[in-house]
Amino acid sequence: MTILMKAPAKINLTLDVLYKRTDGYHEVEMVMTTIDLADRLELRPRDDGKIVIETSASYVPADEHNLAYKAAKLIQERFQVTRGVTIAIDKRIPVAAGLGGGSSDAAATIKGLNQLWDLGLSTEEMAVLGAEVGSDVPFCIYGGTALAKGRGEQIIPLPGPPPFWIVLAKPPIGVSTAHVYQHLDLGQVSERPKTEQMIQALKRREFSLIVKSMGNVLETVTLKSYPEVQHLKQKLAQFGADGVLMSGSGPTVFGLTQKESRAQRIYNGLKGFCQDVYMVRSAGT
Ligand SMILES: C[C@](O)(CO)[C@H](O)COP(=O)(O)OP(=O)(O)OC[C@H]1O[C@@H](n2ccc(N)nc2=O)[C@H](O)[C@@H]1O
Ligand SMILES: Nc1ncnc2c1ncn2[C@@H]1O[C@H](COP(=O)(O)OP(=O)(O)OP(=O)(O)O)[C@@H](O)[C@H]1O
Repeated sequence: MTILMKAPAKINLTLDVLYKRTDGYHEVEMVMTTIDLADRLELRPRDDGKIVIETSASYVPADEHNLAYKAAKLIQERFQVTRGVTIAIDKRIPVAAGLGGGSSDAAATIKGLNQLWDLGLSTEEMAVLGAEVGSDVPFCIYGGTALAKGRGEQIIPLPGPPPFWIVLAKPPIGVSTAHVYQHLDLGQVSERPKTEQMIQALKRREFSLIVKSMGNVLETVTLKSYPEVQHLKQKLAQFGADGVLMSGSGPTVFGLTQKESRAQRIYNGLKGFCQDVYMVRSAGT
């Protein structure tokens, strides 16, 4: 039996950091939603007990550093599974971009192996396992739209937003999440995202209020280190995006609009300034 899984990217509609914890992580409050840009995973059973990663992208590790490998290894050990698996990853989500690509591959691996190895795990149990691989993995297990708290692993599902288009632009740099959190100075943060207002906006399915509630405190670090990220934000706004924000720790920025024709105009405009531009639909319902 071969299992095919879709591993979608996420964007942060809000990302607030409350304080730095004694364990080195930051206590966060963030609203994330799934978008229609996804890696494809094929999970093929092996009799030799090995975990083998095959990937189309040369810049993604094909060894034990791959988050999909880590997820499979964790499950093998935790449930004393003697069977192996080949995980073929067709990489479509930009890497080290703030879109949770590696986390989503790990989540898809956990869900796929739950089927392949007949583990009978619930969504909650898979999310708890996922948190051992990375803070964003539990959200990717649930998918949809959710509020994430703690270090990101506590998931409270939310109603999905009304449909909209997203234009993503990724400058040609990779940003380390650890580096961004390390350099965050909460004293420098003057504007916080309106998390509670975002939750209300989602409950009321009010696009204009969603746009007004967006915010990401990690922009204070990434925009300072990489002026090109700020430049792309300005371009997205200039070409007509209603809401513009950096996702996660960056460097990908995105613009939202409900009109397909406007999304196309923003996409075409951005293409002149940036090689990596995507136009996708929201998928967080
Ligand atoms: C930026 C976001 O992607 C937003 O969704 C997440 O907060 C980061 O999630 P992630 O990449 O899954 O993060 P992890 O792999 O768990 O952690 C990477 C590094 O980021 C820092 N980190 C991460 C999450 C968090 N709440 N506080 C942190 O300080 C830690 O230094 C950690 O060593
Ligand atoms: N399956 C994978 N796909 C992509 N990157 C992976 C994977 N496994 C491990 N990595 C490594 O993880 C690092 C971060 O990649 P990823 O694309 O997950 O970042 P990200 O989108 O910024 O994540 P997040 O938004 O969760 O911080 C990369 O440098 C890459 O080498």
